[in-house]
Amino acid sequence: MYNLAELTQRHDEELNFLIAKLEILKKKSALNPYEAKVMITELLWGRQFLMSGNQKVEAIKFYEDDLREAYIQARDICNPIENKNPNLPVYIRINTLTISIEDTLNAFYKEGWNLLPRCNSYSEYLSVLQRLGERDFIRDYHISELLAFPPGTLFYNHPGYIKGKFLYQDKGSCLSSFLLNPKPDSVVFDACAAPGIKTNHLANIMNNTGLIYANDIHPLRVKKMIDLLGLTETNARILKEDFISMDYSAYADVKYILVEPSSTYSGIFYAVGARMKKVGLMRRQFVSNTMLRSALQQFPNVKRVVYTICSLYSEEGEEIIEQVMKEVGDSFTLLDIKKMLWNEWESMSQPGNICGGKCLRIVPEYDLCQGYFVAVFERNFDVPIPPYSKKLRRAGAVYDINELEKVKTVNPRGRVVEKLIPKNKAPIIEQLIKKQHAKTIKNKNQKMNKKFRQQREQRFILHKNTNVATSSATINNTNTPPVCNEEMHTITQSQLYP
Ligand SMILES: C[S@@+](CC[C@H](N)C(=O)[O-])C[C@H]1O[C@@H](n2cnc3c(N)ncnc32)[C@H](O)[C@@H]1O
Repeated sequence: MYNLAELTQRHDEELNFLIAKLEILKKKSALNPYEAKVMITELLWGRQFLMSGNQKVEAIKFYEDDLREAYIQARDICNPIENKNPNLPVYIRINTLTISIEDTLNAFYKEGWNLLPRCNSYSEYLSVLQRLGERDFIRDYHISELLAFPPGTLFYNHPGYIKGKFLYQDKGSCLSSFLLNPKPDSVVFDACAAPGIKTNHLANIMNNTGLIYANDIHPLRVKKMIDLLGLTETNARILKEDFISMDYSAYADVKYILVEPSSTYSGIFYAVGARMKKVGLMRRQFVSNTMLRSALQQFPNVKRVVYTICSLYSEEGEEIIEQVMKEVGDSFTLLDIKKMLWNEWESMSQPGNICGGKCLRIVPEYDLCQGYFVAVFERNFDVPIPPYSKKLRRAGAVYDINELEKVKTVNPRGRVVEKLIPKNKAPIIEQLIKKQHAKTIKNKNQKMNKKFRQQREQRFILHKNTNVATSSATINNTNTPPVCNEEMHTITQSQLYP
């Protein structure tokens, strides 16, 4: 508790920035600034997750993705000097739908920036990147529309940024669209697209041809995406669907899918937050797993799927690929990303599991960009895709829907409800649930009785006081001795506690 208070105080400036930027107190009026600050601190710098709870906790959780995204800007603006030293270069990606790469380079040159020459190898590039001078910048080794500037460079007030000529986008984040590499005129589905940074990159790669379904479940974030993409992307169609349970039948023409679920963002927070607790990770793992399986198994004509996540934890990366590959078998192949990057990349997933060194596992200290994980799946059309099977999480384990059976039980309100529980554990769990509900109902009744008794006592005291007051009024008026209303007292007592 002390730690949390101390952390909250330490990050006060960033917290004020985040709360103001996202207008949290304006939109969630039930929150007071102190509660909001403590909860945001727990989410960003503390245990990194909030258990589901009351309305106030849910209000902060509603902003979880936005808070983690805006954190970088908060940190840059509130602690510019502190952040210069150990941090990564600042990357901006040219929005080639609005300006050419040449024109952008010239514009920076005119502003007094010095463009360093291209390097002959990736290792040479990394060493140049580590020693960028104060006015130096360089084009990225792999992604030609990406530029790297010295750590701590701020572009938030730059006219080019304000007009959408370039966007802040780290190299780790750019690699997924770069590797998905949709062909012009193709149909792409960006499953978790808001605020639309990667959708914009995809539209750049496709030169605004074809069609991109830009989907997100979160209404506020969809609004942000409409603002961002409305500027230039004519080939994006915005959707607001739950990617896990939507109707997929209308999207049979989709050839490319990008899946980037919500995450711990530990790839950005690697220097800041503590390791997240396992329980929170497992819940996230289940959601990401379901999304990736939906992408692979619900779109019959999909050719390539990229799964990416801003995380350093294998629970959000390698473990998911391992689980999903077992489900889809040979209908998909994992592509070797090192080869796709011309063998000029070192940080890969560890060999020895299904990922077998084929997926990107970015190490921020080495690769000088944020810690993303990326996997590329390519469809093998000779092998049919195994049908998608719905899974549910029960008591920390994941079960196929066929392994579950419906059991009738009573909820805490006393209503009969049906619950899906694992078949092999049904009799034990059924008993447990019954006992638990019996206990809950008993506790609830006890609480109700106590509350009811208290209310009645209060009414009794009020009643008694009124009588005493009436009696004294009588004394004053008539000068008769005070009447001790013993009779009334006894009657009320006995009525109350028969
Ligand atoms: C890491 S962010 C995506 C960032 C985005 N790809 C970009 O580059 O701008 C994850 C997004 O997934 C969305 N999301 C979470 N669960 C979802 C679901 N079931 N269906 C669709 N979108 C979901 C969240 O609202 C959030 O905007």
